[in-house]
Amino acid sequence: MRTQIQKAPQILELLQKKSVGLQHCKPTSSVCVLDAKDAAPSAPCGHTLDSIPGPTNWPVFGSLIQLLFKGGLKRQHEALVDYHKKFGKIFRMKLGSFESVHIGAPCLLESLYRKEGNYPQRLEIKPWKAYRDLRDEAYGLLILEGKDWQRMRSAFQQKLMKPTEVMKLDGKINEVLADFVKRIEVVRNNGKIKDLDYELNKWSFETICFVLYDKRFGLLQEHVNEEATNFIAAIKTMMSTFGAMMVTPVELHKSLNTKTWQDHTAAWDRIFSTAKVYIDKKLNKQGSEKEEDFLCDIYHHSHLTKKEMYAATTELQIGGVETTANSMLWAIFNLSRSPCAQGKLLQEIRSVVPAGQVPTAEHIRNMPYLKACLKESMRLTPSIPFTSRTLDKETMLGDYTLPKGTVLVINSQALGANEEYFDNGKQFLPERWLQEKSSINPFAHVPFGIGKRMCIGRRLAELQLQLALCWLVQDYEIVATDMEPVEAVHFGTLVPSRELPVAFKRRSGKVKSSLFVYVASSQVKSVCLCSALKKKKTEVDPKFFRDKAVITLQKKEEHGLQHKKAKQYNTSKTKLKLRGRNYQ
Ligand code: HEM
Repeated sequence: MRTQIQKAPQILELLQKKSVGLQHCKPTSSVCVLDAKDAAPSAPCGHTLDSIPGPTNWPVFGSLIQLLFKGGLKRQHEALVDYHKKFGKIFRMKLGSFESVHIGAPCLLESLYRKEGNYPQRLEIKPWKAYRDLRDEAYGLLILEGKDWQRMRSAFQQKLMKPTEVMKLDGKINEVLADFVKRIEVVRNNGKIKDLDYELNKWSFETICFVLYDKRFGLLQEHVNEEATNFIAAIKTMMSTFGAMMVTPVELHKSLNTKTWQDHTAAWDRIFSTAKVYIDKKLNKQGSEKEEDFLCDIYHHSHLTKKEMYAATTELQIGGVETTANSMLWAIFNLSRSPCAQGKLLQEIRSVVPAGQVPTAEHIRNMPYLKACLKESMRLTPSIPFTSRTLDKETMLGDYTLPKGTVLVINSQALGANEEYFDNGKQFLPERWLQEKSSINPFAHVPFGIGKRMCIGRRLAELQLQLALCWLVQDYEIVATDMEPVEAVHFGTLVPSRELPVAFKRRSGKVKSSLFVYVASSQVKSVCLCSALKKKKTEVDPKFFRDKAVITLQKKEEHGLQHKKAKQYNTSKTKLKLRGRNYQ
């Protein structure tokens, strides 16, 4: 589901559905001192926008031609890192008529963060807005502004940003992961997985849909159903068509009824119509049922209309797929090139997660090395290299006074790659995050953005990635199949320039974990399992057990599996056929 957008950076930021936990940061410095090359030589305490240094600004094209010479939009992240090296912590650039100011220093980010108003804005995604206006649909978090944005943000904030709430989602995340590792076994060929990127996108899509709609789309099955494929295809089309309408006026596309506009609207139509079916199913629940559901809970505790719920949910889904899949892809790559870190990670997993058990959110709390590995991976190879802000008032940043309306590009990739903030910055060193007296400035690591408008899916994404890494590293040694460089190219997210040179070698001496018993549905409160699982009878509350085959007891009605019958399962011996598949 890779986005095919190779347009101007502004587009990219729009896609930047992503950001961090700096909402409660204490000031790390009160003054932002820019070094010599950071200030324009003639700027007496700088000030105006015009005095900010930057690449050659040709009439009409601005720096577009220069950027094309540097490898084009696919390589723009590298060009921007170069410009930061050349011009310093702040520079100004024009692409055509679009002007932006790029900031790549923790002190400037901190200053921005402290001065941010109540309703920070990112760059507008006009094509999305045009569609919603056309069909009289609402805006979601990615495009809303002002008080309406804050109202919607508050409605989702608790469920998605409160750690204890997110921890409750580990059951669903693990259920999908159980299918994902099974899928890996099916598609693994000599340890290699063809199109790992696609497999990971299916995994993250399946997870976010399960969390939001409480529905399994079956994307990790051998035969994916048509509804799911169409849904994914529609999202892909929507993402690949809006870029063009960011660099040329959407109004023009609309009035000429261009193919791009037609495809874009048709894709949104399908996305909305599919999502609405599932959202309606949830929101129309009655009685006590509705309290136990993610969307119902938000709907009934907020003043959001159904229309707003449709828009918000759809945008959450769009924001959560590629970003997470891609971060996982890079984490796999970084671990494959760092056997030492992978060894330490395995050690930590084995010491925290008892043999034969599935990792849970509770386990993750005691896994600092795992968290450090992910942080380090997102520093070195972020999924979203930059995000944006449109200043809603005149703002002083460093030595410069920037007028209202200035578009800022916050470059998290340039920060992560800067040796000034990260020693041996090119190396994958999770240990740097674990030092007692860490000198890392929190504003130097912003893969999820900053402040009030940071990524709302951050905690969910982190838990998904942490659990996924546990599952994978427990079962497999991730090995590099060659040591040639793998470059990152920009297609909305940063993706590897070639198929990742990694292979998954099954670890030996481990309990074969083909049996995974999962009970999480509200309809199956508990099941007694006569167990090879352990001794006599084991009460299975919404928890996990792992032995030698896989059963997914999501809804007993769905599988025709009665409570009584389940009681008799000796999971290590019984051949089980559920969802039409054989296990064991
Ligand atoms: C590793 C995975 C992810 C990364 C790297 C990421 C990154 C980002 C970034 C950089 C922003 C912009 C923040 C800013 O402007 O300060 C953002 C915003 C957003 N992200 Fe994520 N994201 C990830 C996962 C998710 C997930 C799983 C969801 C959905 C549950 C999600 C939903 C959103 C939404 C709705 C916004 C807009 C928030 C707002 O404007 O209030 N993201 N994300």
